Amino acid sequence: KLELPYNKIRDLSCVSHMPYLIILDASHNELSDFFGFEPPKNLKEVNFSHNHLSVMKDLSTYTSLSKLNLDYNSFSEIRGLEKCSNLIHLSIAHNKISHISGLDKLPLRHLSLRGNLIKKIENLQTLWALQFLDLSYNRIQSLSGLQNLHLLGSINLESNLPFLIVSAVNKYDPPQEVVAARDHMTHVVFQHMQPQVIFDSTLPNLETPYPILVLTGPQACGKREIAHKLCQEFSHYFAYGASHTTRGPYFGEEDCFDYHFVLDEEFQNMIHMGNFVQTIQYGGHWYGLSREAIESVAREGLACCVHMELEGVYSMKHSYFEPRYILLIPTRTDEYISRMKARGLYSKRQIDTAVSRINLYVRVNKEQPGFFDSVIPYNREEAYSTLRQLVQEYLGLEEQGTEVGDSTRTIPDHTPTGKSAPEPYLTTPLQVNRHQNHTSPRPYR
Ligand SMILES: Nc1ncnc2c1ncn2[C@@H]1O[C@H](COP(=O)(O)OP(=O)(O)OP(=O)(O)O)[C@@H](O)[C@H]1O
Repeated sequence: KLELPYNKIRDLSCVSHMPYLIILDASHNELSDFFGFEPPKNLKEVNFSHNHLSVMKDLSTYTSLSKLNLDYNSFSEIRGLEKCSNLIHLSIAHNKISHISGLDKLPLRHLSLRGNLIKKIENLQTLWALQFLDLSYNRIQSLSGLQNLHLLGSINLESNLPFLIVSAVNKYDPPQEVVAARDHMTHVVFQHMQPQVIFDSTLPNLETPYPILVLTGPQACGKREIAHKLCQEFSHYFAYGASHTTRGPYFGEEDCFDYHFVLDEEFQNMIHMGNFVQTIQYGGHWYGLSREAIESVAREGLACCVHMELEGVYSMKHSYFEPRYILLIPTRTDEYISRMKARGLYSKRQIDTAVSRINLYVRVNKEQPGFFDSVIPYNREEAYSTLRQLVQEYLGLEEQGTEVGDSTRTIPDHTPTGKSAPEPYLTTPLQVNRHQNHTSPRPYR
């Protein structure tokens, strides 16, 4: 080992007489000749930082070299390293490098190009072993070029251009709108790869989209219970659209009634078969509303009632469905927490997450008026009756004096077996009402 830092050395030819040298520290000197000596056979580590070096030369005879520090010199190009088949640590920070090149297929694990003039991430795809990459203090504007670096665990992009910060956020911590747009795009693409059919929910008139009621709000705020209750009471108008999920059933939950409980593999297959309208990941599990869940309700001539988290709403809003969105929002956090605790299903972390999401819903409602068609403060006694009232008004039941839940009430039979009418929905009160009101404000508001 030879340590010569902080001198005024300009000539290192003496190293030619040290064939067994393994480590050389010649940092903070006045060297301008790059490796100006005969190569010691086993030279592994070299530190030439803080010198006056400007041109890299062929290092093919330095095959043992594993660590090379060239920080604070004047290099403008990386070259001569092609044969350094043991080089795992390379630092060329604070030089004048404008292009990343000359690193093909090196076994580098650590690469620092901090403080150079680099504008583009390029030629890194063959660095299969790369784990740490420092590209801070450059002029990079895009994140493309980082593909295929499967082992990369740490990347520093500090102090590049502001655009990069935006795209980094979009890539690694994307806003909900971006996630939803991506989700929607995925399902549209996979769906288009399937044979195209006319769906039962496709109505002949563009003015009358298929009616869907979406109950949204934070987990366990009561929306599922309310959705079931509504479908039971208004069974002539609504049926429950069960989502698919990869989480296991809780005690008392029924497959196909509460959810379609599936394994992760099946869920992924369904995505690739274009089966979903929207999907989200929540609490480490996948949830998705399948096209078939909607169609099976549509075939009955009924409107579909579903529940979902905010991310699902964002995604649904990209689809061509035009649901009514009702937000159920807990008003008393203490009660909400107690209810979650009483269920005995959730960890403290899950409860904290759910509670923290209340504000998310409140904020969206405040910042985007009209995002939800209606907001119902959730309180166990009153929430259902408020929703019931809204639905009745919407269906025009009060005006018509129709008895809700009266199973003897005559409605057109649109089931596949009941052949009475070729155009489902158009004559159900739900549809008539929407049809009549399509130019006026939505009745839920
Ligand atoms: N297809 C979907 N898209 C988006 N969110 C969904 C979907 N299906 C279910 N969710 C939502 O995912 C969250 C977690 O659902 P899960 O059924 O596991 O929770 P839960 O503890 O039973 O609470 P909840 O009573 O609200 O259903 C709930 O807020 C639920 O509404």
